[in-house]
Amino acid sequence: MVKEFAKEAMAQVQRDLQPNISVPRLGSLGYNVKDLFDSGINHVPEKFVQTATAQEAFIPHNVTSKGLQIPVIDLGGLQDESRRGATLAAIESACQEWGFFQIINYGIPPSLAENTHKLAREFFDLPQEEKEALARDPQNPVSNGYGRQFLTSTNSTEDWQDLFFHHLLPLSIKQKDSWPSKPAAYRETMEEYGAEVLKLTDRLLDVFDELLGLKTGYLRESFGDTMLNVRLNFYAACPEPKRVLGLRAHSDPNVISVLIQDQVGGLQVKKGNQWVNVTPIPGALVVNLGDSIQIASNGRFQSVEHRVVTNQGAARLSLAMFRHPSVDVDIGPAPELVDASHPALYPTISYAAYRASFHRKGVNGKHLLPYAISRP
Ligand SMILES: O=C(O)CCC(=O)C(=O)O
Ligand SMILES: [Fe+2]
Repeated sequence: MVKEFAKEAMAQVQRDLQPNISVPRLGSLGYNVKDLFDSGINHVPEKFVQTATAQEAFIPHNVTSKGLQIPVIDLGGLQDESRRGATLAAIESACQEWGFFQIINYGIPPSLAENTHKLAREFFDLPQEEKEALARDPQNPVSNGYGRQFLTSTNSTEDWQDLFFHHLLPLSIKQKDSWPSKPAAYRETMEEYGAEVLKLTDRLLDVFDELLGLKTGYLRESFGDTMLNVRLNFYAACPEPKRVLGLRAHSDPNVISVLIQDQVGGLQVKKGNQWVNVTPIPGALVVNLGDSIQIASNGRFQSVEHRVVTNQGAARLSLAMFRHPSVDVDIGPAPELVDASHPALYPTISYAAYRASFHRKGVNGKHLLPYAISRP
């Protein structure tokens, strides 16, 4: 299967090649978007080409949508009595209206986030053989390692993205030996950054408790022992950005995701029927809520569909860290948020089952919640 795929991609690449451009190294994975772009192709192989309808919904990575902007929140305001109320209100509105916000003054040294991103970016510049020495098991959707195509759906079109995925918590699945060993500082820096993200998300969950009228610690406790993992998303520049997606539309299944993006841009969030670019802000982190929070909050907070578009000029690397519930817990609406006038909008189901459906049934370019819950 993989071999046939590789042969087909190779044939397409050869058709696309300009005279005098050498054939990219395709490796045992079949191919990767970095080498495809570096080979100088003018057209993307068919496997990546979106349907005509999907192509009509393309919005370039660098336009600002009229009047629409993901909220930017100064978390420093939570420590300042005079600004606390306004900061809480801004977080509440972002969680209700967008499911996404950017944060500044978030209590992690921006240099640590920047350095973690830089080391992750350097990994993708290693020779292909070195990256593939850490290849993930393509049959196991949650295995650590380098690879392609994390999200699946009935649409078999491929995303214009190479990736590295690995766990940080729980320790039983961390497998630090499978993390990038080059650049040399990667593992230690990622651990340090991961510990900070854990603290940051603890703080945000406590704020969400307060906003939802839940007792402090409710969300953290109800989600059990945290599972924390990271995906390094490498989007090569692309000769035909209008015809592909860097990452298909999806919502995250987990509790909360914290993203370091660079200054290239390409992340888009769905607001009503419109795709809105998340304009990069130096030093800011992007936070988005996952389906587990939408479920726990009984729909008061939103987990919103997002996608990534590519561009012709520059490669982009994003580092997405995902805080999940434990696979041992059930997720469901908080009992305090369910009453006669607010019936439970979602059944209580095991997170293991919910997450498995994310990987098994795929995302199909639409919000996972109704999909997963209508077919538990
Ligand atoms: O690359 C991005 O900006 C978004 C990545 C993302 O949505 C994800 O990894 O789930
Ligand atoms: Fe995502």
